[in-house]
Amino acid sequence: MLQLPESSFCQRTLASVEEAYERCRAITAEYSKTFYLGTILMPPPKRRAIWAIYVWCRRTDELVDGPAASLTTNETLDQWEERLEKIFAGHPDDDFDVALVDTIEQFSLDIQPFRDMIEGQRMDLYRSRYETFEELELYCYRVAGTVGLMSTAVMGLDQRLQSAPWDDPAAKTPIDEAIALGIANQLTNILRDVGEDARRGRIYLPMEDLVRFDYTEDDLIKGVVDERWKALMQFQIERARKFYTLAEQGISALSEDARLPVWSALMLYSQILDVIERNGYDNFEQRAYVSGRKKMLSLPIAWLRAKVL
Ligand SMILES: CC(C)=CCC/C(C)=C/CC/C(C)=C/CC/C(C)=C/[C@@H]1[C@@H](COP(=O)(O)OP(=O)(O)O)[C@]1(C)CC/C=C(\C)CC/C=C(\C)CCC=C(C)C
Ligand SMILES: Nc1ncnc2c1ncn2[C@@H]1O[C@H](COP(=O)(O)OP(=O)(O)OP(=O)(O)O)[C@@H](O)[C@H]1O
Ligand SMILES: [Mn+2]
Repeated sequence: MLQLPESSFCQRTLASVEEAYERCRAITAEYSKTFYLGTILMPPPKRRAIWAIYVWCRRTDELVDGPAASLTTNETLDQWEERLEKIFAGHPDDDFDVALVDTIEQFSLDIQPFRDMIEGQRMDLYRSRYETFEELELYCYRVAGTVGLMSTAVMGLDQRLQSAPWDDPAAKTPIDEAIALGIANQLTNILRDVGEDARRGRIYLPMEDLVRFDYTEDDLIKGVVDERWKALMQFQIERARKFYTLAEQGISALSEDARLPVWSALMLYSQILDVIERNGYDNFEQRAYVSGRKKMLSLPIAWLRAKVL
């Protein structure tokens, strides 16, 4: 499903909008338990819009990270960007695009975060090291902070913040907080997958941090878990948690029906950090994983937070 479309000479009938959303739902359910659960807690029009966005993001990510990634070049991403422009002009190329075209119309989405995500994936093509956290933060904004912006446009704002006609919705939008949740998730993802990524020659941990904790690239590739590594991991986990804390402060500005979904996704994803700690920071041998039962147990707490915070 995730490859580029067939040649545009081959004209086929596209799915109906309903069918297109159903296909996006199925992909989201198959690929991400956490985000799918979040969307199930949303009202149907928002839920299906997030599925359409999810599929576009997943396909963009697969271009540089999936099984056919070795075939992806800068030109492939240029073509993907041209196709994005077509989608925003209302011209879908395949069934998944049909859903996104509808979502863009229904929620007046802005194209810029989508372009920025492609730029982020481009970084993965030519970069495999980050010197400073500032550089890594830009990468995280592009591949994940952008998802926060796209999702916020769908979820909408609390009506109480729009009490007067002259109130400017843009001024009240929790932009930094939405980006912060994307960055927090991405940092978590980087820590969870650190061993797997290093084996593929990719190091997302900033080089300046490795130096600071006297841990080397070679140690990372060998998967050395010692006091230096534990201290380095504690530092990274603290940093990710600061982004979660900032994000939490923006949730009450979201529309009421979006707060439980976002609290749930935030709590479930951030628990990966707790699991890394519990695993004694051995993210090389043990995959930090939150069980389905644990996910369910978090829901009442997420519900309470959505109500009172
Ligand atoms: C519940 C909800 C609203 C979810 C949004 C769902 C959505 C559209 C997700 C798209 C995710 C995606 C495929 C992004 C492509 C780039 C990428 C892979 C980023 C990483 C995701 C990792 O997910 P996963 O664990 O499945 O990774 P693996 O491939 O399995 O390794 C990311 C970690 C980024 C995800 C970022 C977000 C979901 C943004 C969250 C922010 C908000 C919903 C904004 C909330 C608003 C405020 C004010 C706090
Ligand atoms: N059907 C699938 N085909 C190919 N890859 C998949 C499929 N489903 C999941 N994956 C990938 O397999 C890996 C393992 O998934 P993971 O352990 O992250 O669970 P998950 O279902 O994504 O749950 P969560 O949302 O909590 O991360 C991920 O990199 C994911 O992108
Ligand atoms: Mn996953």
